[in-house]
Amino acid sequence: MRLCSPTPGRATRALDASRPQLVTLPAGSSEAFEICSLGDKGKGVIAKRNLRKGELILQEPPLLILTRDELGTFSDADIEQRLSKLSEANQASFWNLFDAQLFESSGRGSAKSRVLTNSYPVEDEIGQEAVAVFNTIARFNHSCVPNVHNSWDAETGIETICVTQDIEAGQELCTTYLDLFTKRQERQEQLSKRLRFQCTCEVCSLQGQMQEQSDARRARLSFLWLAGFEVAANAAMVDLAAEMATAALDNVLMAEGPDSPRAQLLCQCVEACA
Ligand SMILES: C[S@@+](CC[C@H](N)C(=O)[O-])C[C@H]1O[C@@H](n2cnc3c(N)ncnc32)[C@H](O)[C@@H]1O
Repeated sequence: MRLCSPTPGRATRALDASRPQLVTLPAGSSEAFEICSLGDKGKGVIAKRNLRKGELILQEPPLLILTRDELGTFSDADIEQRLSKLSEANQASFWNLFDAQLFESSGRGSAKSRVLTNSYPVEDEIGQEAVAVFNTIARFNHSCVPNVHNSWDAETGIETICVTQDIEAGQELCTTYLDLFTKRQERQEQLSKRLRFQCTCEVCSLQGQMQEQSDARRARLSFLWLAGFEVAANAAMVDLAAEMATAALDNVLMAEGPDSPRAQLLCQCVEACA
């Protein structure tokens, strides 16, 4: 969802109090989840116990970061050169990740294809758009109704995963690879083109009128909260504008933490109403 350019800067300390305690976990293991084989989906991440909305279950540094420019211009050999600077264990982890085989290649496969299959968008330390590959986070499959949320802290260079709804032990934990405020056909086209799979989540499986209603709801949601804030603010309905911005901020804090750009932007909206 593109809203407007957030001003970089850190959220107030007071916001930190609302965060669950951070726990550093060794890559690939956790008391909260395990990585299992899930048939056609390959590997995936399953909850080992009941998880509560708002829990932070993983924080992980990347194996590899490439700027968008590097990703566009680098060949397999360039990426392999970058990989050769990693520890042997991290190189092995990279080559163990799933490969959607986006390019023809022999031997152990294409490094670039593995990056495209497994990377998440981040910003590097000087604010350039980049992609990062994480050993454990790469094992989360996609859903159009994700139950966990990933977010990047450019200052610490750590990606975190937070639970966004109560989850029972045994359920799969899924992030999303897409802008969710798009129609099913568009989502399916993107997934098929970028990663060569079809999503069969409960929303993509809806039929007929139910599907049309779902598409329409998603289109409306894409601008609803900011539009609501702007309408209220323009009409000088300060209390309502504050209420809308605060409600949105609560959700973003729970899902992304106080340092996310969206939380920063919403903090400014809330402060503007104070
Ligand atoms: C980042 S990897 C996710 C982990 C991967 N399943 C593994 O075995 O390591 C992305 C790949 O997982 C598979 N995948 C992810 N979400 C899926 C879904 N909802 N349905 C089917 N396959 C999915 C696709 O093959 C996709 O290219």
